[in-house]
Amino acid sequence: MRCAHTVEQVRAAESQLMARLPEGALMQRAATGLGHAVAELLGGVYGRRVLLLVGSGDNGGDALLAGAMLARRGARVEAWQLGERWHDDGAAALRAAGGRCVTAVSATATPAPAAGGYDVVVDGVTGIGGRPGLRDAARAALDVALAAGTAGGRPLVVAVDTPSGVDVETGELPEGADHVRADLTVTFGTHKPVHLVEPGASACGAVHLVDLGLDLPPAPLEALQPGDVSALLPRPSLEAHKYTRGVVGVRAGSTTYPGAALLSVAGAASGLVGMVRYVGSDAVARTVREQHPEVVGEGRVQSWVVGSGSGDDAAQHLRQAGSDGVPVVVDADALAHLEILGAAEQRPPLVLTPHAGELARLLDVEREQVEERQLHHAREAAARFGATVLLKGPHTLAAAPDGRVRVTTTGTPWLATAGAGDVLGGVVGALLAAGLEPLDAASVGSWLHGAAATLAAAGGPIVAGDVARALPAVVRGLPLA
Ligand SMILES: NC(=O)C1=CN([C@@H]2O[C@H](COP(=O)(O)OP(=O)(O)OC[C@H]3O[C@@H](n4cnc5c(N)ncnc54)[C@H](OP(=O)(O)O)[C@@H]3O)[C@@H](O)[C@H]2O)[C@@H](O)CC1
Ligand SMILES: Nc1ncnc2c1ncn2[C@@H]1O[C@H](COP(=O)(O)OP(=O)(O)O)[C@@H](O)[C@H]1O
Ligand SMILES: [K+]
Repeated sequence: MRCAHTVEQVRAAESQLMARLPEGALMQRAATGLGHAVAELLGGVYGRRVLLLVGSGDNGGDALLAGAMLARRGARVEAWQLGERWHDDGAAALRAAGGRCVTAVSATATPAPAAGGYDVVVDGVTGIGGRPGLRDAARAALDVALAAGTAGGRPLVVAVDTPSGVDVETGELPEGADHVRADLTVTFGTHKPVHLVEPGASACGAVHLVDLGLDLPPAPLEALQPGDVSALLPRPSLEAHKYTRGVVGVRAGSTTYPGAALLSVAGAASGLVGMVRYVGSDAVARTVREQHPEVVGEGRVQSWVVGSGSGDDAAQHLRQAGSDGVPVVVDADALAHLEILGAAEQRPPLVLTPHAGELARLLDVEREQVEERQLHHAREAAARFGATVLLKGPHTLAAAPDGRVRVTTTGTPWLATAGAGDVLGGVVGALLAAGLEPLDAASVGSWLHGAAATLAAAGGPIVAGDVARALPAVVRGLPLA
């Protein structure tokens, strides 16, 4: 499991460990990891040109000590002091290693870049102690630095712990203010939410974790890894028969949108359960059975998938599915009719699968607000509706009503294609029917769906049906549990 902890949790774990280690040992561990990561990114050290942007806190200290290490190995390292103070031991180490320190850099006194420019700019302005946004001195220095690549282009940017200016706890970007965009972020001890949650995650670039040996509590935010998915995935036992594996019912599609029925069924019928039932108009049901001969009609189910392309029938289908008492995936058109299910305590377990626009309507806010504050809105909806909420997008979030959140790191932008969400609803419904609890079903389903999209796309375009067809291969390729 990849875990992201809060700043408070990180600070508590760090101070516990620091009490047992010699002074400065933890920062040296962080700086050594950072130095190695920069060296690897540059494909060598000797003769490379490195600019450190250094703020007033320990984040700057990490940058200075890593810079000293690179300078000792032959890099040409320069550090710009952006705050009123900086980490004195770090600056002394850099000077002793032959690095150049430029003090008192301000918005009106930004140094001229070194002749020949820089291969890499290391952002040590702020880490977990930073407030969102960049101050003028940092913004001006960054502008100058980004225009000073060695080959006339932009230098690479490595963020220390977090890209400065982003909101570390939420992954939100500062409103109307600047922040660093990194090619690589080297973080320490554990991930922070910004490394996983969009839009901040995109500002981190690739993320490299340096282990510090921290003793950490359970994380409020997690990202499943292949081994986790494999361990959670329901697999048929030797004694299994189709009913013990679970039956999922699909109430999706309509005569206007028959394709949604086909795609929801395709997701549900990718082999994760013993049986799929389809309930809809005769004409659509016939089309479904032509393409999926294994699908049967109405009967007992262990979960329902409702709403994709249901149009005007969505409310009626949701009422009928909800009256069964089994978990329900509520997608698309059905999301507008949640009140039909009665008070929260009377409802069956629900997984709501909105994209940002649908969640905005549910919460009566603008789509942009959801996109800017994804973690906040997913958590708020989960608490308000007493349901697991799968907020779909580039880094889909699965939020449980108890506050736990999982983020999906599989997938590809090629997945942004009509009907992909219908397939996802079917997959999540199948996992619910197979016995997973809602947060596991939502997060495992989303992980498999993203991985199937990446496999099917192989760097090129796909349609929604390709995702469903690639699912069995993804399951087959999981590491053994
Ligand atoms: N603790 C540990 O054991 C370890 C910690 N480690 C490292 O320490 C980092 C945390 O260090 P930290 O606590 O010193 O905070 P940090 O992020 O450097 O910022 C501090 C100061 O910046 C300023 N500032 C604030 N906002 C700003 C803005 N928008 N723009 C510009 N400046 C701004 C503000 O100071 P002010 O100027 O307001 O006085 C604030 O006090 C952590 O991320 C990791 O890299 C590793 O070495 C591993 C061991
Ligand atoms: N930029 C993106 N990168 C990766 N995945 C994306 C991106 N945009 C959308 N997706 C994924 O594509 C799917 C789209 O679903 P949805 O919005 O419901 O579309 P539809 O209603 O057409 O099926 C979701 O699984 C979502 O997470
Ligand atoms: K930083």
